[in-house]
Amino acid sequence: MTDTPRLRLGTRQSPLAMAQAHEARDRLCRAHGWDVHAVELVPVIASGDRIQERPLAEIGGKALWTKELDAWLVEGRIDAAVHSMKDVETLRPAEIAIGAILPRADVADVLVGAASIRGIPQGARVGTSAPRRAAQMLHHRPDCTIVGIRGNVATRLAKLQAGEADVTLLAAAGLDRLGEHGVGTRLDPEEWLPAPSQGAIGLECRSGDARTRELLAAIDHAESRWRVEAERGLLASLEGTCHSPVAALSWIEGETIGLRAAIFAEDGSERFEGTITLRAGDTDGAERLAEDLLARASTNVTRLFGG
Ligand SMILES: NCc1[nH]cc(CCC(=O)O)c1CC(=O)O
Repeated sequence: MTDTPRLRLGTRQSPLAMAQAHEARDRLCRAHGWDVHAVELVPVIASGDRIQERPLAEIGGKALWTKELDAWLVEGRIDAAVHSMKDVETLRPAEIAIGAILPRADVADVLVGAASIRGIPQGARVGTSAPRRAAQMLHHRPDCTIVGIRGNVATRLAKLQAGEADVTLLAAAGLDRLGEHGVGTRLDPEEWLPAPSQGAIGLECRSGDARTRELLAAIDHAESRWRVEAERGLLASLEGTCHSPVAALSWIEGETIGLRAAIFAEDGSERFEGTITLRAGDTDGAERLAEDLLARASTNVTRLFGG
């Protein structure tokens, strides 16, 4: 056996990112009959992890999660990069392609600190830096106050413990991957729509790297990919940024995909929702839903979209 890895897989270094990288590595090794050393995990520090004090939307958005890994990929220092698809911008460099979407985990959000949305104490401080979670909470609970909390999952739970907020919202997928089962209350995704691509892990590679594309294709999960592509198509058509409160849920129905989405005013005072059925692989359909939502929304909401 040679010690030369067959694939160098770049990842962020947070505990959640590392758990996702391990899952990707395990799936690659299983699919190709490799020994664990065949995939070398290459931790790369992302600016998003370095700058923790300010909200992501203020300091440069989702690109802060990907730009270092993108550079390493394009420079050939890694063969593939693993990402939470929720954190990956819809507009990607032409040199980079999504090689695989892993079978999707639970898409739901989890409420920590109260048993239900209604059960949150009057006037509670809700710790979140996500515009979607903030707007959604204010829509249901206008009495609450939003306080920004950032950091990785453990940091956010610690900040809650320390009393920086009364309740917080986290992705079930992230908690599950960290082995934090039984934390908080899972919110039914049909009632509390999650973020587009929540719970989906993607592996990117160089568009022109046929060998890696083939290796990644072996772990691509078609149904998860269709759903993620539909949700990303919607986000792209909305021209949403990290300031735009967008929620989406998709499901497979035989040969078609159902896609439901909602857009909000920042303060939750308005909410516009729509549903569409798409043929699998039809990315234009998401655009029709986006146009329909924007056509019905007030300028208070549409001003948050359009780049
Ligand atoms: N923005 C951070 C982030 N990006 C992806 C996840 C969770 C994992 C996933 O959605 O796959 C999280 C943490 C959270 O929202 O609680």
